[in-house]
Amino acid sequence: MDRVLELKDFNVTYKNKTKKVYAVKDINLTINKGDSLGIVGESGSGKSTLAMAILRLLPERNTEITGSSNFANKDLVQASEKELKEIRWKELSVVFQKSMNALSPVHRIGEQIEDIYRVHKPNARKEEIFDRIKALLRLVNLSERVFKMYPHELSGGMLQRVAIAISLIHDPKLLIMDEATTALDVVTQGQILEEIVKMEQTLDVTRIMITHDISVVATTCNKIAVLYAGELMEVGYVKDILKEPKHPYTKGLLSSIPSLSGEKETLTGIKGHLPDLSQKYEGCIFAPRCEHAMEQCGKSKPSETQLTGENRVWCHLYSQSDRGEQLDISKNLAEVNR
Ligand SMILES: Nc1ncnc2c1ncn2[C@@H]1O[C@H](COP(=O)(O)OP(=O)(O)OP(=O)(O)O)[C@@H](O)[C@H]1O
Repeated sequence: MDRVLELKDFNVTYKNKTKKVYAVKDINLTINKGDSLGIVGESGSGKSTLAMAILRLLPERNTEITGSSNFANKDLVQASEKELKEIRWKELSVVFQKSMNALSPVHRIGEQIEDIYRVHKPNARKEEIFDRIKALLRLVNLSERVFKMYPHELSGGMLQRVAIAISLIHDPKLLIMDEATTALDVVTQGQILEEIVKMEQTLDVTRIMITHDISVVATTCNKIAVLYAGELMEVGYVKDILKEPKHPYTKGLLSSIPSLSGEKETLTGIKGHLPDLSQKYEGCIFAPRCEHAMEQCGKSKPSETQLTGENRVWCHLYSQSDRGEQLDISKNLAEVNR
């Protein structure tokens, strides 16, 4: 399987005057060609930090990134600014929630897209650029007329489509969407998501989708990574994890959203708050909020447990004790599935 991105022991720490914030910790994650990976977790769990750190868009002055992030035969953590410039847009591109605001209000949409095209292809002919832009606008379901329009003449949904079209201009290998459709109304969001999925079938794009909305992951992703307080809790196929989540945190997240089938059920949610990320913790980071926490959960970090296929979970309920004691896993599982 072709690996597009491989994160190894990836950590991101914010360093302020008075303290450090350990926002992303020990992430080991592989994204294969053609994957669409949804990264979910409650607010403050480190989703955007992870995306920004992969893209190396965090200010170096007050952030520290360790580990490696291999993309296109390069470790992005070590890459120079020049190397990063060559990769951004062309091989690795991003759409943020507010990407549409980056468009200049005084230039026509077409001129702006043309300028971005020329960053990597300075000698491109006018017709080549026009053909490319037309194809991209079609892809995100916008009329060619948009080419001649100014940003203020378009709705928010149309502008965000332009931002998505721009992100695809050089056929990137990897597209990161950070809450890219969150601010749009439900109908527009649904349309854009549908177009993205269709577009991926046409182009060879691998996608990371950062969202707090699990229904977006359910409809547009094949894999899911559940992040809590900067740490991975569970990773695997959407079809398995949404049907049968393993980690108590994933179960809690899923029970916080209404059922799509419309059946009545009590929304339980997860009691408590995210921990203070300026502290380091010995045990499982989720233990203080976990209904199933056992003695060792407060003492040691769970190591990765490989479940079926590519599904993995970080939870003592599924692992053997780090001290070598064999836990009675079947008892634990019966308890967590109760
Ligand atoms: N510049 C910064 N300095 C210090 N701490 C920061 C900084 N930016 C973010 N954080 C902290 O890092 C943690 C992760 O934040 P991040 O924005 O990545 O979470 P998120 O999951 O994307 O949240 P949301 O869904 O609300 O966007 C939070 O505890 C946040 O307070």
